[in-house]
Amino acid sequence: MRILVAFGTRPEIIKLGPVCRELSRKPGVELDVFWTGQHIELAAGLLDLFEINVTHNGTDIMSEPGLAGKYSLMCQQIERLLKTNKYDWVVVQGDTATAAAAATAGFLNHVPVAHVEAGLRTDNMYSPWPEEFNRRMIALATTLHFAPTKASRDNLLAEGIAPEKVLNVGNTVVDALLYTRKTIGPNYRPLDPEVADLPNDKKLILATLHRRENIGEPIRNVLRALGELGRDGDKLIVLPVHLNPEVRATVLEYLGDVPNVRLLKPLQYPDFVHLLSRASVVVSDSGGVQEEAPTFGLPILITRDTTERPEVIEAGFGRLVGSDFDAIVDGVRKLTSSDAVQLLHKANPFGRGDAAAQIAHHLTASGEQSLIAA
Ligand SMILES: CC(=O)N[C@@H]1[C@@H](OP(=O)(O)OP(=O)(O)OC[C@H]2O[C@@H](n3ccc(=O)[nH]c3=O)[C@H](O)[C@@H]2O)O[C@H](CO)[C@@H](O)[C@@H]1O
Repeated sequence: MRILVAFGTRPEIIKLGPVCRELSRKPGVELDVFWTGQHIELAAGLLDLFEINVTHNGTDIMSEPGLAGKYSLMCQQIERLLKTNKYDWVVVQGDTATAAAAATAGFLNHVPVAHVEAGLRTDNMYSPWPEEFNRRMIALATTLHFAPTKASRDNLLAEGIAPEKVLNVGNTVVDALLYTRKTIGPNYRPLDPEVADLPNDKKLILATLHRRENIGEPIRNVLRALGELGRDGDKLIVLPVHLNPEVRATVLEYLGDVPNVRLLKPLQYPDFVHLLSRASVVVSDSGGVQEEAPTFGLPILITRDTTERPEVIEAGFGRLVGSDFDAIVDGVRKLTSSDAVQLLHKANPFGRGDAAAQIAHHLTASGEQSLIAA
């Protein structure tokens, strides 16, 4: 059996890393991996961490200016692979251009598509744009939908997809996190010296901010709130700053000179996992981080007005705070009011960490082949 996995961005590599590991250990599976080369700086170390062997690199994709041009280059390059080799599955994750292009190429070449983290919806085609469009388009091209939660499975069933094609397996981000925590071990020495040198006598508030819709006034309000918390004295605000130049400039303007705030370069994933395991509270607009916080029992203030991951709120880990200064400042102060870190002992809505094993099992189980004809 031959399987092609396609990815582009850092979060895709993190979420497909465990799937690649499981597939490459299955006897009789030949695994090919196509990478667009996106997020090269952010992907550093991830391929090694998950022992992913990229067999096919995309060419000239990132230098193509338009989004439609990028889609078309990716479609062409993936189609070439599909015509050269006989694949049993094309595996994609999430809602990126890479995932949409690979799913389209698979569908048009009659190669069944498996979609990891299927069924997330905001029901607003323009928010997030173009991800909501990509999610829906990928669903149309997909044979086997790996939903991370019951709610995402329900979204797909409501769109008329046959129940036997939608499997709720949990989110592979949990597998990635648990695997990485185990790999780095309790005595981990961070790769980034600035992380290694962080003082450990304060309550650590880990923040990330990068979403397009927050750029401008919303991000300024969030940064003002983080600055206010930095002045409390008992907290250490740690913010790995995204590479987006607009985000960087605004962060430096508001937090460049605030006590107890450490601005770091984007962290390699093991360093980020290390900080998550030390944190008291997370403040973030990231999708992946919303799923990671519950895995470590951490409360998270979500600096967005909406989330396509409502489970994090329903399970009692997360709260939407938008860019509301008071909600962020009061929220963090309340969550850090006691001396010890207050971890939440609730069930993780994103699964147990066996999603990748389940996905590999279903992709290689002969029974699933009957779905392809259906
Ligand atoms: C619209 C939407 O919902 N879009 C999502 C968004 O994904 P996201 O919001 O999860 O993206 P990020 O926040 O960039 O990544 C998070 C991961 O990165 C790790 N991390 C973080 C900081 C750091 O310094 N070092 C790290 O290693 C961290 O542990 C975590 O696992 O974009 C993707 C396509 O780009 C989409 O597919 C995805 O739906």
